[in-house]
Amino acid sequence: MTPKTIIEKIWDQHEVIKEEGKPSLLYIDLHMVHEVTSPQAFEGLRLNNRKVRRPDLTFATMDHNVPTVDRYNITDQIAKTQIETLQKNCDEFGIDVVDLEHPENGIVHVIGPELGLTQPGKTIVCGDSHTSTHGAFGALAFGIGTSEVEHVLAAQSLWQSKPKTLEVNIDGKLKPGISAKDVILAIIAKFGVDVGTGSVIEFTGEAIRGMTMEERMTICNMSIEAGAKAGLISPDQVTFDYLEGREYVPSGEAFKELTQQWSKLATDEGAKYDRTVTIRAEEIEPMVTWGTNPSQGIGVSKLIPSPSEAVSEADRRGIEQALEYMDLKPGTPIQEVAVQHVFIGSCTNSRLSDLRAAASIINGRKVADGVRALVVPGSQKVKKQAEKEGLDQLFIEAGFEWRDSGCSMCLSMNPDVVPEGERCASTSNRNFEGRQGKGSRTHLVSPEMAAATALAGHFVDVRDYKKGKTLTT
Ligand SMILES: CC(C)[C@H](C(=O)O)[C@@H](O)C(=O)O
Ligand code: SF4
Repeated sequence: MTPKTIIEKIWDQHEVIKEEGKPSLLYIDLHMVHEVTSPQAFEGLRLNNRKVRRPDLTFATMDHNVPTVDRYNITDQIAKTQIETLQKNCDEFGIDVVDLEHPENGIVHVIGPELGLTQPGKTIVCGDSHTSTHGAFGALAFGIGTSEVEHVLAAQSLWQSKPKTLEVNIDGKLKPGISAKDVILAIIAKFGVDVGTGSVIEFTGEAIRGMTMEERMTICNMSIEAGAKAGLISPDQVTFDYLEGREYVPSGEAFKELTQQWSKLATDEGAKYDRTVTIRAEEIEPMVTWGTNPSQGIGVSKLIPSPSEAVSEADRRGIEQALEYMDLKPGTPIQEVAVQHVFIGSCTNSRLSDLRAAASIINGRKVADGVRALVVPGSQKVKKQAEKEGLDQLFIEAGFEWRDSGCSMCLSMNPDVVPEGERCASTSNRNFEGRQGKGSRTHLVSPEMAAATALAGHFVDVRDYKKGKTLTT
């Protein structure tokens, strides 16, 4: 048999209708739904007098609009309507929803894995671009638009053109103090925001194999920022250990059988990708973005780039515009840039290990004067577990604000907004203009870097910080 990639295996297993040169009809195993991209889809069903085909494979949560303080008191009218509409739609169409009161409520891409809904080999869709997160488990998971949400609700399937395959190989071992977030930011900085266009990425290499599931989720989460349709990682024992015992994962013999099937999904030795790119793990240092797209990032030891370093005219204009919006001067060491806000949260970096990593940096220190630092767990379960471990106390004593879960300042659809002209070190995945509020300036970093930046008041190399070097604030 010809060796196959995991991408081709999952694709082949889910093709319901296939015609040469045309999109195929793909069966969808799991459809996740949130309040922002679903209202028109349900409305479409009502207008056409249709039902949800598989309510049992459809799972809803409320996350984007949720306030992280006083969460039941939603003052924004659009937010309130979207939350109430999702509740009504789920009641009417018989879909499970983890509402605001539910102990399992949280960001869609955090709770899918946490509850074990996300499993190897599944096709998973959601009206949300960061659905790629679920690929960490060896699932083919991608974001869809609202009209496709309606299609999946009605037919549990989707028309899709077969994607190309792109291997992103992280070769060798990471240096100490380097996080998964640094790896994905370095990949996007090196290969650009469109390296993945038209492709599904498989992340491979020793560095990936050495990562926990939570780290792998951080990597796959940002595949979309590299332009890819989806990103995934072949499942292994780390994947199975993470899943065992989770609420929606079968137990006992059934679990053993599943793991045998899942093992067969991994990319075969000798399988061919359409393209392979490689980054050396030792090259990667803690990363900070300076610009307005996720590829405009540099190692923390570096200087803000100059338009004169551009590789093309378009690139030069891009650098100039980004520097202007971000109010930065070429040649400035990134470590001299001061921030007024720090956000530790989002579906990229709000899981328990992220909060632990951030808390481990505090070491008795306090958030710098003039900095407002928010910690927003990805789910209410993460929040509860963190509180059990006393992480909330560590954060609060250091001057961080400890909040309820939700998307929060990742895109500021709730009251957590960065004011115009102010700067935020953020563990989220997008640094677009206005992303965290009109005129806000976002710098993407890891949770460790975000915590160290909150304490210092400006970007620092977290590796020095851990060593207890004296820092000038
Ligand atoms: C609101 C939603 C459509 C959007 C997405 O698709 O990604 C959001 O989650 C984001 O991160 O920008
Ligand atoms: S946390 Fe941010 S990136 Fe993730 S789903 Fe919410 S808004 Fe989108």
